[in-house]
Amino acid sequence: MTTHSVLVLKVGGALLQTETGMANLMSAIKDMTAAGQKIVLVHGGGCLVDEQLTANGKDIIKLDGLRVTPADQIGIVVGALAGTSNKILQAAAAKAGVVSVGMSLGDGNVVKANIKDERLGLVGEVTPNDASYLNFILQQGWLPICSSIAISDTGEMLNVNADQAATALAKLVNGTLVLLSDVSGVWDANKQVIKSLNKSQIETLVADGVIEKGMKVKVEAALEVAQWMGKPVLVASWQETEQLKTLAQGGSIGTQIQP
Ligand SMILES: Nc1ncnc2c1ncn2[C@@H]1O[C@H](COP(=O)(O)OP(=O)(O)O)[C@@H](O)[C@H]1O
Ligand SMILES: CC(=O)N[C@@H](CCC(=O)OP(=O)(O)O)C(=O)O
Repeated sequence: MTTHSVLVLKVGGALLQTETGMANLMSAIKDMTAAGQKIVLVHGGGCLVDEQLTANGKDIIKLDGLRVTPADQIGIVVGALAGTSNKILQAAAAKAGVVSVGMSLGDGNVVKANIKDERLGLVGEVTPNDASYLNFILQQGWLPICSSIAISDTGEMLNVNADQAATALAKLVNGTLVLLSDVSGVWDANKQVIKSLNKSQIETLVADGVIEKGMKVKVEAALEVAQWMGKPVLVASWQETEQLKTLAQGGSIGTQIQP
């Protein structure tokens, strides 16, 4: 039995460095799909980008959890995300017997993309646009695997934070968003997972520096979708894939970000 129309799962880059993690995730996806659950997989790959930038002698600069992406880095970023990361996941899907379509935010007009902030260089912010392409893939029973590379109307390739990419796609298909990271949820100051968080609690934890860096971006993306949809968004771990099936049946895992 499934209770969510479309599940939008976002996985962080650390997953791509564990064969077992990917195999478990794809096996869970296969079972959920067989039970009628439609799934959109959105991925990051920040660690692969770091590796490629370093190998090419480039600096790694982040501002508030977002990568500053100058023109001389965008080619490397696109290669690592829309290329290597996307194909690593498609390979894991194939191995598990899941038919996938590798895509990016630049495909089928799914989103509108613009430069987010001049200080960040070629970093995009995206808004949902046209669901036809995604819906077509889902209707075939295929798994869309989407990287966070977008293309602007003026033809620039843009690097989008993958949590924000997942946010736009979740809004687009009116889906249930789950942000899967390498931690089992949002921690308090003692590194204990917090079961539920609302806007004012998040603001306090961010102000106190308890939620920072990539988790700050993630929690803020989750809150935006929770408020937009009027329902909670989950931040959980891909290391506990068994729990994913609980989720498809309406259960809760990790931290619930409340609208
Ligand atoms: N309060 C917090 N709770 C959990 N993780 C946190 C917190 N504050 C910062 N982090 C860091 O955020 C990381 C998750 O964000 P990020 O690395 O961007 O994940 P991903 O690559 O999976 O999107 C954790 O591994 C942790 O180091
Ligand atoms: C603008 C920006 O920060 N883009 C991210 C995109 C990848 C990402 O978000 O990867 P994770 O989910 O693995 O962190 C980056 O370049 O690292």
